[in-house]
Amino acid sequence: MLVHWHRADLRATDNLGLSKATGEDDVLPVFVFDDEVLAHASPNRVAYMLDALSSLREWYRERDADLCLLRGDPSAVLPDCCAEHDANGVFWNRGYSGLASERDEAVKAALSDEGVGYADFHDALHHEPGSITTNDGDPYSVYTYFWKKWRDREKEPAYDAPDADSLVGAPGEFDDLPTPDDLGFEETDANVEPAGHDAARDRLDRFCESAIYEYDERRDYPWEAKTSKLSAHLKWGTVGVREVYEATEDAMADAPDEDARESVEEFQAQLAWREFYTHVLEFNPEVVTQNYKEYQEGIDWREDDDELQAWKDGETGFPIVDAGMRQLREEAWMHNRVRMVVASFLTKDLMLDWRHGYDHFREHLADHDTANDNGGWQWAASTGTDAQPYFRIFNPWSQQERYDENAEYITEYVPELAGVDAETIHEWHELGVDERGRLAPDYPAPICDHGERREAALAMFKRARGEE
Ligand SMILES: Cc1cc2nc3c(=O)[nH]c(=O)nc-3n(C[C@H](O)[C@H](O)[C@H](O)COP(=O)(O)OP(=O)(O)OC[C@H]3O[C@@H](n4cnc5c(N)ncnc54)[C@H](O)[C@@H]3O)c2cc1C
Repeated sequence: MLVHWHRADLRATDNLGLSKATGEDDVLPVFVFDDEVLAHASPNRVAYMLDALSSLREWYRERDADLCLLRGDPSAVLPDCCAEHDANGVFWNRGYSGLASERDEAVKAALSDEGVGYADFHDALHHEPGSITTNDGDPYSVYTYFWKKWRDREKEPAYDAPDADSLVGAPGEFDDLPTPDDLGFEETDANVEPAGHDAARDRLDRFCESAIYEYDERRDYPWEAKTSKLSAHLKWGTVGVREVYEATEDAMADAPDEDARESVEEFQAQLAWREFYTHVLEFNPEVVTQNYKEYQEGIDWREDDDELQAWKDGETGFPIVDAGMRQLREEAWMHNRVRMVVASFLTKDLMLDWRHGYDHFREHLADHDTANDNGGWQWAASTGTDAQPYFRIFNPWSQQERYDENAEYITEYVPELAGVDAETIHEWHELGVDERGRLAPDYPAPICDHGERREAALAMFKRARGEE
């Protein structure tokens, strides 16, 4: 018998490691609550993970098997599990963070010591880090070139879910799933999206029916919600990348015209961003805490706890920023356009270090992924690969007018402004104190002046570049 060790691949369909294992022998699926990994988690992500585990376990139980749930250091509990169930090998899919690699090495050594075999597979991306390089064999630091090679490279087809008769089961330490409290976490207050493969497949199918054909044109408008919302599914592996890509290729084949085909390709290009940032992290693990792009004199970020707190609480008086930050707290997710706006606001208007923003996102996003989150933050802060140039600073007022013209997104998350017309919301910074107080007494005045801060941010970056 073999063990398949589920990690960030909480699904049975299109799972390479699981398919390889069931192709060789009977398989006991296992998940390990690893305290060292949990130390980096948050209530929202634990809630999402438990929901995904519940769905996966149900899938196995419907097939007279079971997901064996264990707790502890995988390099200790996996060899014990193999001894108990007479398994002679452990299969898993690779992770690409530093923590995952260190843990995998320890597990391999422990299994070898006990004479248990192992095999790990490349499953989470279409193209493994290091497989797409410049013609000189170096990793890409510019996305466009990476994307062209990624797009043209052949993709593997999706793997079917294994047959029930190749699966066995044991409940392990948990007949019932542990609660967040059992794992040392509070219950989340956020309305976290349903996890699990059925939920992912449902989202994917609905997205590929029509929204994918308008993706290129509509994906930037947060009030429309025209993006796929697959990010947490891709992060936790409740859907496989091959399965997603195949659905987009089917949509491509059914596309009514050239515009629709271009739109499908634009969506595929976002899937490639995810892989690009994973490649960047793999070859530059230091970016988790350091700027990718060095500035000669270093960036002299401001320190301001009150402004940082106002940003976290969605109380800055900049409606689009506050709407985004409140969406994050309420739903453990935020629309991409608004992520860019709030990240630019933190780093260029408040001039606070991107690491404060990254930490806050890591705490709240159900889809938090080290590579993507870091890539997004360093892009906004003008410190990353292929980043926003330092002199291109989003104006939050024109961003909200352009992408939320009727203030529908803003008023959904900032109810204090519900009775105020959109035009006035877009001029909030130009109104007098009395008028703001009359229109929305509980909503704050802007905490800073965008024009002044823009000049100050440009000066901060010029000093960092040694130009002033
Ligand atoms: C400051 C900042 C932080 C971010 N943090 C994360 C994060 O922790 N986890 C995360 O998955 N994405 C992150 N992103 C990227 C992007 O905002 C989300 O992937 C997207 O909003 C998720 O919604 P969706 O699934 O509807 O996206 P869609 O537009 O439907 O895109 C499909 C998929 O492509 C991938 N993708 C899309 N855009 C990007 C991108 N810019 N970079 C990398 N992958 C992308 C995601 O897996 C996404 O699910 C961040 C962006 C910024 C600006």
